[in-house]
Amino acid sequence: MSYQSQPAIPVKESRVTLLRNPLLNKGSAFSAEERKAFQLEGLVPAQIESINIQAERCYQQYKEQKTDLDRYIFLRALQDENETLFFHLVADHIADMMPILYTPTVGSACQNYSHLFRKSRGLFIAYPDRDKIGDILKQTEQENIKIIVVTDGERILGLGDLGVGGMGIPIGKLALYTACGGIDPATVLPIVLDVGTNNENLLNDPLYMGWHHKRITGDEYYSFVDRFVQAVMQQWPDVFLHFEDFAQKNALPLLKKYRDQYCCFNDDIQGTSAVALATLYSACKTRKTSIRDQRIIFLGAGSAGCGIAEQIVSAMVAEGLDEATARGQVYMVDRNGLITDDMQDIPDFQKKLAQPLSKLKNWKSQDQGFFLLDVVKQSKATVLIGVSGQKGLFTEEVIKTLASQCEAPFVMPLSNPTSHMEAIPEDILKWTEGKALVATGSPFSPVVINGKSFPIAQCNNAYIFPGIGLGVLAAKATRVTDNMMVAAAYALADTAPAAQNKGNAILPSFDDIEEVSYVIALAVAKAAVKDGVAEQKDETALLALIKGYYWHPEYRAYQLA
Ligand SMILES: NC(=O)C1=CN([C@@H]2O[C@H](COP(=O)(O)OP(=O)(O)OC[C@H]3O[C@@H](n4cnc5c(N)ncnc54)[C@H](O)[C@@H]3O)[C@@H](O)[C@H]2O)C=CC1
Ligand SMILES: CC(=O)C(=O)O
Ligand SMILES: [Mg+2]
Repeated sequence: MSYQSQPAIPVKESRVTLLRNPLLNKGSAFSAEERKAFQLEGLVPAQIESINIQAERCYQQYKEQKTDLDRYIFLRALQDENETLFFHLVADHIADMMPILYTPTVGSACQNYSHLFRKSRGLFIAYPDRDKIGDILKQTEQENIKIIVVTDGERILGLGDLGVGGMGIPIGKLALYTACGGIDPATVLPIVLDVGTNNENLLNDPLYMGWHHKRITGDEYYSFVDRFVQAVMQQWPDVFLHFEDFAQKNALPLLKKYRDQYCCFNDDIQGTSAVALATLYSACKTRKTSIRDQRIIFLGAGSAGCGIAEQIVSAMVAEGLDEATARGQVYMVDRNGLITDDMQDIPDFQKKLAQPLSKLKNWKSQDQGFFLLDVVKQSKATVLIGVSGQKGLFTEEVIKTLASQCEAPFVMPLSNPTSHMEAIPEDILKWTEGKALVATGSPFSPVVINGKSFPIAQCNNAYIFPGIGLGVLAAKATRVTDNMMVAAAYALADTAPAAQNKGNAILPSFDDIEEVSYVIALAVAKAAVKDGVAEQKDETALLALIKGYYWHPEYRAYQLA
């Protein structure tokens, strides 16, 4: 059934009010009948256009933009003007536009948020308004909110504390929920919890738009977040609450506090660990080995690093290793070097990943503790994962040492944006003479060495959270369980060309993301049913729900409400 032949949607707005509503606006695509019924005559040019013609004009304008940031500003303005057209355009050019709407360009957009600001999108809940959170939630004109992405702006990508500038991230993530996971944009809401900022540049900037105050912390912070969560759940009890880019000290505690009470998820911990597991699994398959046979070094033992590490330990155990052996094959290197069991002041989530010092008696180090190069030299690692948010730490010496001890190392500099990566693919492939398999957090074109092209997988949670959201909402899951994450990971790996003997790419193309999201959503929904957090339904029924839930960016006919 074409979109125009679906039943007309009742709409109350008319005239400029209708044109100013980005969720309803069709601009020059309003039909003659609609122009009459909604009093739009004279407010739009005479020619009645199709969405394809409108999108073609927008694409021409997009191509005329000079910088990536200009392209971002252009796309965001279009989103604020006409969401259907925006998502139609994005759907036609998804692989091209992802690096603009998301990492790396969204990082610059967040850094410059208060300077680039044109129009508000989403909700800003500032600490001084803590007694009015319920009222602020009611400010949104959207009644039927199904997904909220919330940040407090303290750890935006690898860029640190950007205060309310972090709003770019919930906006970007939600754009991907729609573009890649078919979530109706009328049902999504980006939120920033403005608890101040410790970024002196922002505090001293008269144009900074957030609360000019140092971050509140401790009990005050947790009780503020709690007021927010309670107010959200009261307003929209079946919402899927997605936490994004919280600082390490808060990310896991908040997830632990809420994950068994509500349908919520931390993308940096859970989404990232699922996509990393998928990528590693797929890489191992192409190399005819298995995860249990890898020795893995992490640089950065934070939310993402420890989340991925725990997921990999579980995968190794599922592949037959005992837990102690699995943990012995995973090395976490943070600022103070390798995490070992004699370290007193490390957070709880790092403790289980500490290496027993007794096993390292024969290890040598240049300094106090074992740093990355020491660990690379002595662990016989096969995989190196960077989640430190620090540029250039995978030096030529580190990579060459890794490659000298291992036939085909797998190197994953996952930190975002590109300016904060541990190494760039071209260098890694050059230093390893094309032996390394490379996956990055931000997107890269294939690297050509001696005429041979090496595809670079983008190991980013963007592959997985849209499909997870789709599965959770379509199946009406009430919680996000670990099994749902593991199911999402293996489902993603199964969609890779390498898994289907259709090439050597270890992750699918974003051009195929709708199909990929169906596969992930189905796996998530089935796991939710199995875990008893969604109503019992068979696979056919779940797939029908998922496909029915998927929103496509096409205009529907309107009738006066
Ligand atoms: N590709 C993807 O899908 C994702 C990528 N990331 C990226 O991973 C990075 C880290 O994110 P989180 O783990 O959430 O942050 P985090 O702040 O929790 O962890 C970063 C860790 O790196 C450590 N670190 C800093 N400097 C270091 C150094 N010189 N040597 C060793 N360790 C050092 C910190 O002490 C901290 O423990 C960010 O750049 C983020 O953009 C995060 C989530 C998803
Ligand atoms: C991709 C992502 O979530 C991050 O870099 O924080
Ligand atoms: Mg993130």
